[in-house]
Amino acid sequence: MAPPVDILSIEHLSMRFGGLMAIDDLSFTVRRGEITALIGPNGAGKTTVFNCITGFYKPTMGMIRMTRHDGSEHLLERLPDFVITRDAKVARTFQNIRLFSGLTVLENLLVAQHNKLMKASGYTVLGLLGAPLYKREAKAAIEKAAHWLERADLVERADDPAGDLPYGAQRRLEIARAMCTDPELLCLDEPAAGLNPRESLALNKLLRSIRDEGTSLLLIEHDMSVVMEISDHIVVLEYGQKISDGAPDHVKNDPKVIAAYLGVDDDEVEEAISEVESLDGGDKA
Ligand SMILES: Nc1ncnc2c1ncn2[C@@H]1O[C@H](COP(=O)(O)OP(=O)(O)OP(=O)(O)O)[C@@H](O)[C@H]1O
Repeated sequence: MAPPVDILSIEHLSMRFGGLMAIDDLSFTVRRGEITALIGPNGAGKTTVFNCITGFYKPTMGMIRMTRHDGSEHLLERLPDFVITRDAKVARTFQNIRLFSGLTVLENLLVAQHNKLMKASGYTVLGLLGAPLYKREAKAAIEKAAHWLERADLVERADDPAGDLPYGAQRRLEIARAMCTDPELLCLDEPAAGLNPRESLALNKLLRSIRDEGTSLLLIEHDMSVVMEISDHIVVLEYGQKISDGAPDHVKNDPKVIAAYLGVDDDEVEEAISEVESLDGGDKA
């Protein structure tokens, strides 16, 4: 039987911080095998949605249902973060890179698999030293790390401290590290931030290949060239509410989205666009 179409379903999600409603009755779905982008102006609530999905925040209201490939359902709003990674198979990266900067690139990829290795050891020293299961898992962990070193184009930097890598390579390492946990859904918070155009292209290629091999992606991104290039589906937030949802071409031409990004009311969109166009023309002249 084919796996369910929706991998993540967010229903009536709200998150309140004191007097501020950061997320206000938000519903959307992420389809399996697609790249979904969550976009919107600064402060729209994108990272808060990620923090609710990955267990960093407990939402004030609403439901976040992850449906795995085997049909099992996990209500993420009820689970602690480590269970969300381990059992629901959701992994994430952060807006500000969070690597173990003193460990080597390879060590970062092995640490990501620590839980699985400890389980294989039976949590005993004897298990670590002698058990065939542990040896098998340790070999598999090294093979997986080697695979992701290659995929993220980091083989030559494997023995260097992660903190010594250029920024773009650190971003790829974060993604490789998340992939070492075998996620079915990978959530990326601004993966293209701070990348140069060449690094952005390499990132697009990596993300598309991850999608094509069966991992679904949800990404927050401000770089519209990345969003429009690789997304199958875009959800737009403004002040914690969804203002548009659909294919890139639909969202790109939606007056509500244009108004949100230009910071004007819906009925002032045309006027604002012609002003921007006349400024562009002025620049070129
Ligand atoms: N822990 C918190 N306590 C209080 N307010 C918060 C907290 N986290 C987020 N907020 C507020 O919630 C709103 C949404 O923030 P959030 O970081 O989710 O927006 P965003 O769309 O990710 O913005 P950006 O694009 O700038 O990263 C903002 O007004 C922010 O100040």
